[in-house]
Amino acid sequence: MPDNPTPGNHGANSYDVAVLGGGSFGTAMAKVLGENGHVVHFWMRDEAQAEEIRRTRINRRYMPAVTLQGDIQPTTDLAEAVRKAEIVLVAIPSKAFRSVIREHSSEFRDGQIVVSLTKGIEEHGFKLMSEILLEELPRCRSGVLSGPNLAGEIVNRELTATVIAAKDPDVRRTVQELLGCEYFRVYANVDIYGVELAGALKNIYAIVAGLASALNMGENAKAMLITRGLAEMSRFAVSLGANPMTFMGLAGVGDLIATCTSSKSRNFRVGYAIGKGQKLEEAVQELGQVAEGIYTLKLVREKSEAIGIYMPLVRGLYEILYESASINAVINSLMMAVQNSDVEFILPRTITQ
Ligand SMILES: NC(=O)C1=CN([C@@H]2O[C@H](COP(=O)(O)OP(=O)(O)OC[C@H]3O[C@@H](n4cnc5c(N)ncnc54)[C@H](O)[C@@H]3O)[C@@H](O)[C@H]2O)C=CC1
Ligand SMILES: O=C(CO)COP(=O)(O)O
Repeated sequence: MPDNPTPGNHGANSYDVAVLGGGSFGTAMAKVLGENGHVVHFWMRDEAQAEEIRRTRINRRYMPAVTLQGDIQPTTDLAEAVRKAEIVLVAIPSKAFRSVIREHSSEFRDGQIVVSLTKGIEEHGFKLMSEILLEELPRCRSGVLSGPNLAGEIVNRELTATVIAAKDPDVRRTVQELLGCEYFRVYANVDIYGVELAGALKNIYAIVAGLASALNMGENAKAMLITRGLAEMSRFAVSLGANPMTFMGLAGVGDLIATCTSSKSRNFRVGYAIGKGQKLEEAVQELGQVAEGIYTLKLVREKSEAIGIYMPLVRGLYEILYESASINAVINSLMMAVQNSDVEFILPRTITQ
């Protein structure tokens, strides 16, 4: 950070922070920031929601049992939130991420820190949120935050760790200082693309794990799915330039474990509902919150086929969700596929497709 950040310097460790997005994760991060003594300009679209939070300190729609502490200022004026902020955290679903940032791009200042919390991919052009930030806010300093961070646990101050990925060491340090506290730890990485892809891709495997759970699969099967999911997502990400070692970290295997083993994950819950026989549309409607994996699945399937990366779990899940394939037929075909390398960074896969 500059010696005298503008506007507003609240002493050694207190910043003005804008949190964009009034859903579960925006609320969770606003809560951590408020408790850490920062001033939070908490932006959401809906004035009734903002007014209710101002009055009750509760985001009833997304976190009904949680009271927000500290200087949290709900607002529907995004321009003002960004103008007042030294650092901006963006927790807007991937479908709306670019349009919200673009509409207000002139409000962001040169050098301002902007961090994406979003775990998704843009539909057109397969862009990640960090790429959107670079395109829309080229003069800001950007980063991405990703890791095993179930919002419902963070708001209960349950012990959690995450990863800030940024090229600029000052961005990494600032975010560690902003968010770190007795229940929340922030580790650093420079592999922005790997951290971000890991967060987006794991949503697909959380759906697979939910499905497996609905089918009462055993622990061996669950472990196989998680581990082969890891092999598949790292194969894909590395082919796009990510560092394979990132997948050994919190944003990779860490987030995969959290979401593939817990019904607190919305993606897991969508998979579970489908495994119990619900239609995708019904499952999503019932959820009432974003499950990025259902969109990411389509984009990754298309991209992996275009660049020739073998992703049998992606292909199988796509057939179940979007082509009405029988779950048993897909499982059978996965189990009967050619038996290949375990860790292909040690023993390369035998190419069979
Ligand atoms: N909830 C969690 O545990 C975590 C979520 N994330 C990521 O954070 C992102 C946001 O997810 P959640 O907050 O959980 O979703 P959510 O479904 O709880 O809330 C979504 C929020 O986005 C807002 N929104 C939707 N379209 C908008 C638009 N066009 N303009 C402005 N706001 C809009 C909604 O009004 C709502 O406030 C997702 O990419 C998710 O993967 C990341 C880590 C953990
Ligand atoms: O990314 C998450 C936890 O790390 C949240 O996962 P869901 O979006 O599936 O709830």
